[in-house]
Amino acid sequence: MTLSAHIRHRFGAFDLDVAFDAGPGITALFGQSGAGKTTIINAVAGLFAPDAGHVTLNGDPLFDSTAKAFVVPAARRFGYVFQDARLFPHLNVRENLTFGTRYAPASAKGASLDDVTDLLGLSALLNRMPATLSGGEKQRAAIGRALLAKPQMLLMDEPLASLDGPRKQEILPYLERLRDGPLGLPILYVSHAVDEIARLADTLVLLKDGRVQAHGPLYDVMADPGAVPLLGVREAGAVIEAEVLSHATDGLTHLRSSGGDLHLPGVQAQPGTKVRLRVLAQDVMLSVNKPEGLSALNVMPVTIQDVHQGDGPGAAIALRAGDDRLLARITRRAVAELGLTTDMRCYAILKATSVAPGSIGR
Ligand SMILES: Nc1ncnc2c1ncn2[C@@H]1O[C@H](COP(=O)(O)OP(=O)(O)OP(=O)(O)O)[C@@H](O)[C@H]1O
Repeated sequence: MTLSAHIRHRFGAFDLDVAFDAGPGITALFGQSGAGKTTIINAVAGLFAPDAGHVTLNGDPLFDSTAKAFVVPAARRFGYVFQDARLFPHLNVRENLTFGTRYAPASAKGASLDDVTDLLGLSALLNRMPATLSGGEKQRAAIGRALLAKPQMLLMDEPLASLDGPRKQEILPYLERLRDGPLGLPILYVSHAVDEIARLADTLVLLKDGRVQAHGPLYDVMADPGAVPLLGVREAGAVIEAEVLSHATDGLTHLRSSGGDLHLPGVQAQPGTKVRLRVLAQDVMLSVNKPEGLSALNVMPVTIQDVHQGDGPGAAIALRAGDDRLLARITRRAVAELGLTTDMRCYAILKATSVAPGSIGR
């Protein structure tokens, strides 16, 4: 199931012109406030007709300005999850969930009530009224209701934005299960939180002022030095994959990535599990010699792929570590003093505590 969109629309001074594809897994639309994320998701949902362009799902036109085609929202068969759960306040969780099934065509394949209850951990909540649920529980029920309409694709517009940090951490594993589970439902996911997209997205579309600035697999876009200004210098950082090997008694977990071994705190996953780690560019230091007598536990041999000098004092360095990529943000002065150039081999140093538990996902 692949969505293909080219959307052109003008709202006063705001001029949107974007084209992207969204295939299996989670495709995240990321951009600062006003970049056009909600306008895009609303155009895909059919909540308005853009000035020009097309939206197709598996080649079937949902909107085509040239052919004057416009499929009404209900017939597009998308599940929509908003920032606020919008549960029916007078119905309990079970009734809210089964309400979703009214929209499912009899012939459609998809999740059953039991599947959804299991996937989203809702069994203990089925008889509860929405007013008694936490924000995270409400969102899980709203996602369940959307799934029970057996949609062809889920559209999620900032589904975690109204939750506080702990509630957000609580719901992220459910979204990871939804992404990795048997339903195989493609998800278009709007967010302006880098930590969320780093954990969840398979494909990333970076937006600025109504234009696509970068579009590709998450691991590629996050490791691209050109993306640093779009993600923010404090938020930018590559995502790598590692396997949990063992947990030591001092609280550190031994992980193996293709670039080398890592020892990190706060990893709650069984040995053998593959996790994704977001390593902030500002937490990676570089050394031209193998460091010795250093307190940092995580040192990886790397090759410099690109030195991206910004306008200010900072530089973003793209690094290859085995099959993974890392990004380091250091000063231009350090680049000059160390003589860092493309293809040079050096060492990346990560503090053990530099990968926050919230940045460790499946
Ligand atoms: N119905 C509308 N009428 C006029 N202008 C609109 C309308 N909808 C959106 N806009 C404008 O389009 C621009 C993009 O808005 P949009 O909501 O798509 O951005 P966003 O990236 O989702 O932002 P946020 O993260 O703040 O929700 C903004 O300048 C907004 O004011």
